[in-house]
Amino acid sequence: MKEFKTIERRIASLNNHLFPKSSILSECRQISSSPASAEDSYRLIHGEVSKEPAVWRPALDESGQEFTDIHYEKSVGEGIAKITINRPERRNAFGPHTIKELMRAFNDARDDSSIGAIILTGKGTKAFCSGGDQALRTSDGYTDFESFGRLNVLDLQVQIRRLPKPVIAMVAGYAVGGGHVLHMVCDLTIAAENAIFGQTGAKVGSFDAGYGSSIMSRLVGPKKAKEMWFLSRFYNAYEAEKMGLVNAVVKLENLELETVKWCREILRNSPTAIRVLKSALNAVDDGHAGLQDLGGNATYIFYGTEEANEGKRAFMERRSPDYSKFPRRP
Ligand SMILES: CC(C)(COP(=O)(O)OP(=O)(O)OC[C@H]1O[C@@H](n2cnc3c(N)ncnc32)[C@H](O)[C@@H]1OP(=O)(O)O)[C@@H](O)C(=O)NCCC(=O)NCCSC(=O)CCC(=O)c1ccccc1C(=O)O
Repeated sequence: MKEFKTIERRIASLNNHLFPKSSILSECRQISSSPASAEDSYRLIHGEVSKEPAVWRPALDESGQEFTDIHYEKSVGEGIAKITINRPERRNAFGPHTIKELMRAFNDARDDSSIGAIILTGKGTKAFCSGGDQALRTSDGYTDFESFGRLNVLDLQVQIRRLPKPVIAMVAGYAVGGGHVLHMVCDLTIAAENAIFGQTGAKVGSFDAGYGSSIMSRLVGPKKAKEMWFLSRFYNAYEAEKMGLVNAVVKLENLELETVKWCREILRNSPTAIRVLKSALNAVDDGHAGLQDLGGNATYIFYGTEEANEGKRAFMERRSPDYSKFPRRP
């Protein structure tokens, strides 16, 4: 039976090679964004991930209360969290309170070991996020419920960057200003065809000289990054894709389905491999902090070994550790 399956697979593969099903493949790309053949052995064994919509249930804050500036949801029966900026009347601009809520939700998603992928998005189809709420801007940052200003979006950027799970920006409409920076710090971006990207800082008297500059320069190259910041132009989804700002562009009506599908593909892969890869892919750019994160992952994995455990046990048993049985590998 197994041999028959192998022969069948080989014939299918040969057939594919001789008569490429270009139209089927391009259709497949539309739905799955997967550039590889739909009939490789991995797919034959594991099949496609479900294309059914996710079922969401509301998730509350740590004291059981609902958030106000955001919606926080988790998918039923699978490990996806969805965090939605809920200020559509302001094109999902954020204030300090919005950022505080986002950070609490991201913290929860990080700590929940059933969650393996996190979607960040904006309510409605007009905007992912339009950056800092200019009505709340003061001489020392952004002020809403406190008497002093904050630039706490910078803490959120660091949190997303260091979070050991993939964060996927799901962008419909405008991702501009600080909202554009937010999608850039996410690990992946899936854009709807109506998405519009750009920096507005030079127009409104603001700039992000941190991740907003350095990550952008990495993504699109220094010339294009300077163009984006100096001219404050807007770019459509396909231009953004061409520039390397986004991973895929899909029809607006398929945006969530496609994003969930990417999450599902991630979720069936090794969480530790993904955790270390995220850290590794950021390490060089993040300097000492990147190295510390990657190093922390090595320690985290090492703690699970017999060798590390021997050190701890010896200490607890007040004896010298015996490392002689552990190989000094080439
Ligand atoms: C996003 C637009 C292009 C959308 O245009 P349009 O569809 O025509 O809608 P509007 O009629 O303009 O807007 C509808 C409604 O929303 C209000 N609104 C939109 N954006 C904001 C905003 N950012 N702040 C406050 N309010 C906003 C708008 O006033 C309307 O309200 P009404 O009451 O109905 O009139 C367009 O709206 C637009 O260009 N928006 C502004 C984009 C922008 O310049 N954003 C700020 C950039 S600066 C920034 O984000 C700093 C962030 C930050 O904290 C930071 C600090 C330090 C370092 C780094 C950062 C960082 O960048 O992260």
